[in-house]
Amino acid sequence: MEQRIGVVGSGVMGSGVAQVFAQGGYDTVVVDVSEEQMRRTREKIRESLRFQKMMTGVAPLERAETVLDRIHFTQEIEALAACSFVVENVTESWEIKQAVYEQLNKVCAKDCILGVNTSAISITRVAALVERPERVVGIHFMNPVPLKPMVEVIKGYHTTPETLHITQEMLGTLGKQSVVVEDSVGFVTNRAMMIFVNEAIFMVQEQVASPEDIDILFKQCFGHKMGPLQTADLIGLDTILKSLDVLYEGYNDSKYRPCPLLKKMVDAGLHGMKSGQGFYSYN
Ligand SMILES: NC(=O)c1ccc[n+]([C@@H]2O[C@H](COP(=O)([O-])OP(=O)(O)OC[C@H]3O[C@@H](n4cnc5c(N)ncnc54)[C@H](O)[C@@H]3O)[C@@H](O)[C@H]2O)c1
Repeated sequence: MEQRIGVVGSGVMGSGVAQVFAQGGYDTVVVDVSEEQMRRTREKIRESLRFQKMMTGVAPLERAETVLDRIHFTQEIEALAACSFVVENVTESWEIKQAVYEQLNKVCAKDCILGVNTSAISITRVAALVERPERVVGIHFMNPVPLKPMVEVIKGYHTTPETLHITQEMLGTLGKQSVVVEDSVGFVTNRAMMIFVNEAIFMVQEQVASPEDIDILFKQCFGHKMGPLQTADLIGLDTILKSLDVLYEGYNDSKYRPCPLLKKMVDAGLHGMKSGQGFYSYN
């Protein structure tokens, strides 16, 4: 397969996105501002491939080194010039995404599809930053990317049927199914999910129940694989807070106001699994 894929941002999501593209046989260019983060991502992908059989029951078709050899890590965004498809996974902040799309607009080929991986930010607003808004589409991968078969694809105001078609075909080659939804802050999944995660954090703050007890109730009563506080730690508490801010601003609705305990934990550097400490410890 000759198509070259770009992955911008190599944090929680970018590492999974790079892995599935490389496993899909694509030559993959990963761009991040942090050299240290890219080093961690390389190791994370190696670990993820090592545990794939245990997690899914299916062994990887190729050795980890073969998959990793398809991924080129760089801090130079110009390396995306030869890519036909780019998935952006940078921090959930309008200012950061805005600066990245201004660069992508200059660097990427005119027919390159730009996939926005965001928890809540409007795809239409992002698309307005580039000259070809019809080539911009929301690709809301689920976490952890290698294990989740479903992707929420978001149609921005300008997104054409052709862009949607190419995107869904591309996801299909990665073994992912997708559902297309209209552009609306938080889309379908996070518009609802962020509310129950935030409400669970309020319950911890009010000492209604411990994180363990809240999570076990969700798992045993509703059949959820993970409780809301485990989910918050997996996503990253900083990303939850930023997403709630985007929803709060987007709908001007107090039901999205972030819990003070969440703000305090983020200020204290407790960002969940990625920092080693959130509602649970990961040492
Ligand atoms: N964490 C989740 O479960 C989840 C799920 C779906 C979607 N998302 C969305 O995906 C995006 C990424 O989230 P994440 O959890 O991976 O965040 P993260 O904080 O783990 O990673 C963000 C990465 O972006 C990099 N970055 C920042 N500025 C950059 C720039 N200018 N150029 C290149 N790289 C830059 C950072 O160095 C970091 O490695 C966010 O928009 C988030 O809302 C997250």
